[in-house]
Amino acid sequence: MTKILVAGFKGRMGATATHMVLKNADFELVGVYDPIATEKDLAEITEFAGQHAPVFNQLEATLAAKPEIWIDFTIPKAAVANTQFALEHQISPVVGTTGFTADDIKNLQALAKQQKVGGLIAPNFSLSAVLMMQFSKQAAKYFPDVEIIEMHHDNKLDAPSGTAIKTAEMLAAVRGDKPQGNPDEKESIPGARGANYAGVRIHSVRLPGLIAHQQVQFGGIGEGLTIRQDTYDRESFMTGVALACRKVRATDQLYDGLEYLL
Ligand SMILES: NC(=O)C1=CN([C@@H]2O[C@H](COP(=O)(O)OP(=O)(O)OC[C@H]3O[C@@H](n4cnc5c(N)ncnc54)[C@H](O)[C@@H]3O)[C@@H](O)[C@H]2O)C=CC1
Ligand SMILES: O=C(O)C1=N[C@H](C(=O)O)C[C@H](O)C1
Repeated sequence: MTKILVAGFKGRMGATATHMVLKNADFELVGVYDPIATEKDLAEITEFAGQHAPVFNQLEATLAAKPEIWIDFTIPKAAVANTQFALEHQISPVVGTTGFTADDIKNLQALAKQQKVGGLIAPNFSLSAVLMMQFSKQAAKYFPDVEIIEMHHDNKLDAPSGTAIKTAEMLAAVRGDKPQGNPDEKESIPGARGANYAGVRIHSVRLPGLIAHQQVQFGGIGEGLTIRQDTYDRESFMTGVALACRKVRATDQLYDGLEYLL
């Protein structure tokens, strides 16, 4: 059985991941971690009644659980330090938290190599999102004029979303750094044209009722193409998280994207 600890278990994704680990017979939930936790045992929480696992609210204390895998769905500010901590202690990170910079990822990959520990940082664990990004990359060869509209629930901390940033990186690998729109355009209200990644505009919508959605909109002469992905339930991320937990121990590098393990 693979020994797993879930960091951020009091949050929306962390709680979903905790249920996922409990449901899979080849996984053992050895602990859960969240600085806001006041319980000692997971079973004290109504939605986990009857499911026993130690609860930690201090980072160092989690080592007592001896996890092999560190699932992280926390906050951008904490996830870099958590991932570093996991690697330093030979624990394989499976990280869904977004907000990592390219430098953060590069430094953590170097640490993973040095420690000979495999892991994964993925801004999106849903298969439809991975396909949406790959189809968009393909389309950018023929339609280099493109904008991204990402739409999320209004509790999200980071903008643009990790998925939108990764999509923009993948588009840039094909279309290069190319400005779009009228070279003389002026924003009457600052921000009207959205964020700018290598000339691709990214628009972030935050509304109650949404979970996670993204539209990649291409324009050509007299035609358009829209590639859209919708998340209706956070359960959709769990197939990818479980797959990563089963595969990362067999690697000795820290991958950046679920596609490397599919
Ligand atoms: N990769 C993917 O497929 C997905 C990634 N996400 C990302 O996952 C992250 C979490 O999202 P939600 O669950 O919606 O957020 P949330 O706000 O519901 O949960 C975050 C949890 O992290 C806890 N936390 C704060 N500091 C911590 C620390 N130092 N160590 C451990 N836990 C800590 C908070 O107390 C909270 O319970 C976000 O960055 C989000 O963008 C969300 C959905 C899918
Ligand atoms: O915060 C979320 O909810 C999500 N965050 C990830 C991101 O920033 O791309 C993945 C998904 O979009 C849900």
